[in-house]
Parts: sequence; structure tokens; C-alpha cells
Amino acid sequence: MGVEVLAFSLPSPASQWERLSSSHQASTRGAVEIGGIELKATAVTSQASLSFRSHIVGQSESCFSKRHIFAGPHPRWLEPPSAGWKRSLRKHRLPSGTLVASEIQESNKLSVGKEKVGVLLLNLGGPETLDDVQPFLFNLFADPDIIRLPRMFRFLQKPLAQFISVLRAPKSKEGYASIGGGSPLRKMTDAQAEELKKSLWEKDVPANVYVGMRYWHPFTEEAIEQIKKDGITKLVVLPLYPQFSISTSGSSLRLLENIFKEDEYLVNMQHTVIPSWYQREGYIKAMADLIEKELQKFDLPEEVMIFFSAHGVPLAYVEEAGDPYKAEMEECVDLIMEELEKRKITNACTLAYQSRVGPVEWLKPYTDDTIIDLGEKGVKRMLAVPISFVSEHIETLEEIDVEYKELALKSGIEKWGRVPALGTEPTFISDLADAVIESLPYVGAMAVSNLEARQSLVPLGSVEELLAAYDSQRRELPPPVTFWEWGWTKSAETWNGRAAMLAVLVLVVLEVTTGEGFLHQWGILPLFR
Ligand SMILES: C=CC1=C(C)c2cc3[nH]c(cc4nc(cc5[nH]c(cc1n2)c(C)c5CCC(=O)O)C(CCC(=O)O)=C4C)c(C)c3C=C
Ligand SMILES: [Fe+2]
Repeated sequence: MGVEVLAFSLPSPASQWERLSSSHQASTRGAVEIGGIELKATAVTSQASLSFRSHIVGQSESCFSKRHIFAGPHPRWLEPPSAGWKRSLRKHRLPSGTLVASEIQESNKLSVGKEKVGVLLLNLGGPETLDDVQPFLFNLFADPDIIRLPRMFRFLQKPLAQFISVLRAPKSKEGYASIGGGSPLRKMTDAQAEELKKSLWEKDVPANVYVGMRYWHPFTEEAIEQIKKDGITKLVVLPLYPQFSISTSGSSLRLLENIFKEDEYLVNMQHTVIPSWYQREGYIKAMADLIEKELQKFDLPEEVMIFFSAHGVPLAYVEEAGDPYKAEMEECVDLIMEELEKRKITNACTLAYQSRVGPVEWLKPYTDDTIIDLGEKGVKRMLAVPISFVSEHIETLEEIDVEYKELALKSGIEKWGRVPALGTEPTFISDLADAVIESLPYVGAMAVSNLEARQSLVPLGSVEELLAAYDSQRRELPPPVTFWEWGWTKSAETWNGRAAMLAVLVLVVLEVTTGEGFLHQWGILPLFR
């Protein structure tokens, strides 16, 4: 099989983007053969060098001493001669310029020099007390990356968020009450930040680590204020989501983009983003370690179904807005299973999606349906692996540990286990530190005004370019909320109908926010007491 690739080597550490782009031109080479597959080098284009650059950022330290293949348009690290490498190569067989073979001999020694390096961890945030639940939900639903209203109705975003958050709060509160009265997310993320900082310092990178949450304290704005106070000159932005989704990392980056735009200090501060890191060896190994350990707790470990439960997103994010989340999730599961195979663990596995909200279609199969289905098929042992998130949170502690466990036991599954979240597991933290270190040569390397970079298919490192790569058109999405069930669907065909629904909505929003109106008089509201 012949595959067109771009082959080049770097003669020196890629400390500057300019150096990278000039060096690759000179080092184009002929065909290479890896794992029995002939890889033909073609002319090196800047598109390819961009692919190369962005993927170095996401890779482990070991990549600096071996020969590698990078595949696009969402390239991932492929390490020959594993089976996964060949499969991925076939899967991603793409036009010239999307595969890159490289050989890099230099080490990635970094000089931090007089720069002040900061790492900004981005996360979702969670209510710390039950009183925080409704305002937290308001912030979440007011996010246009969670509910994206048609342009002409954007003015309704906040009243709608108020409405939905008030309706949902009682159910959410119940969940948070059952896990101790609040989310553990802040504590966990702070601990991860602390450990990451220690690991960076141990690796001779004296960086400060900041936590910026999207929907609760410490808000991203607060983290940015601190970054400015500390005089950080180089910033690595690291979303704490292994896989990229418009609704998670994308939303946080969108917010950062807005903050950066409005601030002179920040416009001039150099930064780079590590958009997703599920493909990193350290992360994959840490996940495999956790799974291996939990499997040993079963009486017949080899009989256990490894059940990856990922957080869902509405299907339209993937199908209409180009969210790479599903592809990245599937690849992530493949990589973990390959790692387990290397350890002679060959259990069956399933991937399903949990936590859907509202009536629109989300990624399938759904976790609850799949559990019932597997129970019916006679599966007796199941190990749940939460895979979208690296901290314990309401959806692991309540949804998986209580609801899905109960459902599984009712469905005929006899033994249920759950892999803990990675938290501050040392292999994982050390790998995150490596990811940061490997990204440092690229901080600020790409001019924001670089037009070519903006048009590239792959994430390039800066907030702006990354957002331009995914979801560039910001298409309208069906909102994933219950409210929509009674009207704002594709089947709502006439503007008259929509106008009527709008009128009802405005009345309901007014009623929910003021606590007075016809629904209260008729005893319909409040729905939850
Ligand atoms: C309504 C749309 C939502 C989308 C899309 C969504 C995507 C998404 N979320 C996570 C991770 C987490 N979400 C968490 C809480 C949470 N998420 C939504 C809604 C959407 N999430 C709601 C309404 C809530 C609040 C809890 C509830 O009422 O159910 C959390 C928990 C935080 C905590 O407090 O512990 C996490 C984590 C991912 C990874 C994701 C898409 C990939
Ligand atoms: Fe969520």
C-alpha cells in the first residue's frame, strides 16, 4: 500500500516557529517504509508543517528521538509498528499533505530564560453549596455554546437561562445533595494544579499554574486577573478535558478569546493551547493502569465487559457544527484498548454516552439503553469507565455510582465496578507536565494575524486559530433543553407558530423571574417545591 506523506527532519530544537518552518523546507526526503507500508514524501507545504507543529505540541517527550507518523486532519500520534498505527493510517488515508512522517533526533531541552511561564487549567466548575446550584446552572445555560439561539433571538439567552435553571435546579440539587451538598470539582482541580506545578518544577520548568472555571468560582476572569498581576509573559492554556468538544474546551476558549481581545496586556502576551491530549501515551497508560487494577477486583476478570461511559453531546454538535468530540472519543477508546491488549488484557468493551439533557437527539448509544441491552444479552460483569473527564463529579458519583449501578443490577448484571477518575494520579500529572513542556517552544510562535494558519484544518495552537478551525461558522444548533420539546423544533414550520411560541415563552420567563402570573394562579408553577 502506498501512502502519500510528507517527510522531514529537524536539525535543531524547534525553539522558534520561524526556525521550524525554514528547516523543514531543506529537509524533504524521499520515500520511507514503516511497518510494511510505503510512505511517499511529497513536496512539503506549509499546511503540512502546520500539521506537524500542532502535533508535536500534543505528543510525549519520547517523540523527539524516534521516527513518527502524523495523520490529519485531526492528527494523532501513531507509533509504529503497533496494530493501532496501521489501522489509524488506513482510517485516515487522506490527500497529500495530511500525513507527515518525521524523524527528529534532537532533544527538546528548553530554556525558559527570563520569561515568566504560566499554565492556565480550564475546567467547568461546579456549585460548592446547594444555594450555588441555580446560579451555576444559570451560567451554564447562558453559555451560547450550550444553548445557541438563532441570531434574532439572542436577546432571550439570559431570560431563557433563568427559566431553565430555575426549572432544573430542584433535580440538580437532589443530585448534589446526595454527593455531600456540592461539587468536588474545585477541590480536585486545585489539587491537580498543585501537583502539576510540583511536577513542572521538578522538571526544571518553574511555572505558575492557574485554574479558570467556565461556570463557577474561580472564574476564568479571576484567573486571568491573577495571571496579569503575576506578570506572566508566556501562557500555556490546558483545558482539563482529554477530548475536545465545542461545548467544553471550545466554550472555555471562546470565553478566553473574548477576554484576550479586550485587554492590551493579554493581546501582547504569548500563548499556546493544547486543545486535546487523549492520545498522549502517559494518559493512555494511566487509564489502562486504572482499568487493569479494577479488573483484578472481579472474581473472573476476563469475563468483565469494559464499559466506557462518555459524557454525551447533542448529535447536532458533531453532525452540523463539526465537533471532533465523537471521533476523538472513539480513537481514545481504541488507544486504551490497544494498551490493554499489549498487557494481554483482551476483554470485550463498549462505548456509550451518558448525561443527556432534554429531548433532542444526543450521541448514541445512550448509556442507560446500552446497560439494559447488555443485561438482556447475558452480560454478568461490568466495569464502568468514565472517560470524558479527569475528576470525580456529580456524573460519576451520582449518575454512574448510583443510577447506572441500580439499572445494571436490575437488568441482570450481577457484578458492577467503576474505575475512579484520574485525579492526581502521578503518571497522569507527570504526562500533563510533559505536554506543557513540549508546548513551550510554540508559545507565541504563531502570529495571530497569520492568514494561512487561520485557514488550516488542524488546531494550530492559539485560541483564535483553534476556534477558527472548529465551529468557525458558529451555526445555529438545536438547543438541548426540555423547553424545546413543546415547540422550537425543525417541525415548527411557520413564523406565525414561532411568534406565538415566543409570546408564550416571554410570558413564562416573566412569570418564572417575577414569581407572579397566570401559571402561579392556576397552580402550575412552581413545578418543584
Ligand atoms: C445541556 C447541555 C450540556 C452539554 C452539551 C454538556 C456537555 C458536557 N458536560 C461535560 C462535563 C460535565 N457537565 C457537568 C454538569 C452539567 N452539565 C450540564 C449540561 C450539559 N453538559 C448540566 C445541566 C450540568 C449540571 C448538573 C446537572 O444538572 O445534571 C459536570 C459536573 C460538574 C460538577 O458539578 O460536578 C461535568 C463534569 C462534558 C465533558 C461535556 C461534553 C463533552
Ligand atoms: Fe455537562
